Amino acid sequence: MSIRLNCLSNMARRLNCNFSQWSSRVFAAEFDSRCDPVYFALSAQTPAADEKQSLLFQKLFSQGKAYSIHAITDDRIQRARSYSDLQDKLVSALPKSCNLLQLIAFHPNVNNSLVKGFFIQDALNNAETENMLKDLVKSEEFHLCTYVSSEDGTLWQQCVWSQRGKECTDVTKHYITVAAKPEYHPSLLNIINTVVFYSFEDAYRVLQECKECIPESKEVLELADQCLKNSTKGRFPVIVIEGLDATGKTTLTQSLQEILRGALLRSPPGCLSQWRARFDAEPPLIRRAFYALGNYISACDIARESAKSPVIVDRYWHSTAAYAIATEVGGALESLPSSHSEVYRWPRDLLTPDLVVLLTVRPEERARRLRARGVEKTREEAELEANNLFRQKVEEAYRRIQDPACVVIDASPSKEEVLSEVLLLIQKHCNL
Ligand SMILES: Nc1ncnc2c1ncn2[C@@H]1O[C@H](COP(=O)(O)OP(=O)(O)OP(=O)(O)O)[C@@H](O)[C@H]1O
Ligand SMILES: Nc1ccn([C@H]2C[C@H](O)[C@@H](COP(=O)(O)O)O2)c(=O)n1
Repeated sequence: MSIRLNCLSNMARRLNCNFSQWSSRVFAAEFDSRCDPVYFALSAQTPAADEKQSLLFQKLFSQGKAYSIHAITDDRIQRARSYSDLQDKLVSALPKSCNLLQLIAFHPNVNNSLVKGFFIQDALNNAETENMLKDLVKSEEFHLCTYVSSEDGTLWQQCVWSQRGKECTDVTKHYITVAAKPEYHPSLLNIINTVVFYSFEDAYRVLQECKECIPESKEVLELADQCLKNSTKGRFPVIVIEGLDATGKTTLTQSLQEILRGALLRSPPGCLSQWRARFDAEPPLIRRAFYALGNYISACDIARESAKSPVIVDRYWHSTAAYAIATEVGGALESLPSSHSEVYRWPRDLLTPDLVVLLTVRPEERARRLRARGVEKTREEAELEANNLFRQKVEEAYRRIQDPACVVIDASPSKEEVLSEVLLLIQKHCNL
């Protein structure tokens, strides 16, 4: 069974690329964040009517009508914010009969070629859905395509509305065909400088570009301006404690501060607290740049304090990178970039600690601690279940970050046992 698609030339023009570039993209529709997406491509040729093609057809277009929609603008800040707004609008306005999937378009192996959008399946072919989507396109920089069956009932074609309500006049038709699963998960194409930043300048630039739409950026930038870009560590050791929530970081860092008579710092630093919620509400590009700058601001404090005493730091670069990578990379644990990937490298201009300890806790023990902290049992269990894969991915990303790599310790035993194990590590690594 073959599937047909009309042209995407208007969208391609809008993206400053010609149609041949756009049509060589692969699309990935994500049905379940734990599984591989469904990959498809555009073709001028009738695809072979084989089993794979038939499965693709059933998955994407088995009944009703389908749509794809992308935010299109060359401005990366506006594109990221439009995508988030679009998601909110679709979630709240689409009829209940619709299924909303993430849809990404990319050139295999081409960095930064990824465009994020949505694929909407409307089993009931509801007129309301189409009207709502067309309205969105009228007012915003979105590009909308519909996928419908052709006259013989087996083919599907795509009609295109360009941005601001202009209907597409170019009716060149393209088939939808099965595309091979790429070697790497496509989200890896856009990680560097989109969700993980490897220099002060790269993170700083993002917030500079946000000054108009997020006025708070100016204040964060002023704080960043005050910090020395290449903070140099003092003669005392710097020990970072990392780990997922409720693994005992606060408990351990406080004990270490007392015993070592050191300074206790955290990233993001206290001076950014007032803006944290504001940036947490922004899309990953902006949120992650905020946390990245937070590390550089903390690094200034670390440099200053480590000239006077040992420094204990509650979260630092490992947290920023591990959470960003785990959130961005969809699919199973295996989708994470391989251990030797450059995404796990340390930023060249960020103060390097002497020791990074990663606290890990068995899931049952973590659940017990959350309960003791007063989290309602049913909510906590639901959260554990939903986030289990995410937590595994964050922890695995922590373990893969290099130079410095973290030393992993099992923090499930008692507070006293964990503390003495970490003190031994500090003696060994930091000559204390
Ligand atoms: N080794 C331990 N054994 C038993 N309970 C512990 C241990 N360490 C910490 N706890 C308890 O577990 C809970 C979570 O600890 P803590 O607040 O130190 O974790 P955290 O990693 O800082 O969490 P978050 O990142 O969510 O702030 C607290 O109630 C604390 O008393
Ligand atoms: N240096 C840091 C510290 C924190 N984050 C992000 C990662 C998580 O989304 C969240 C966890 O912080 P907590 O809730 O434990 O205060 O903050 C980061 O990216 N970099």
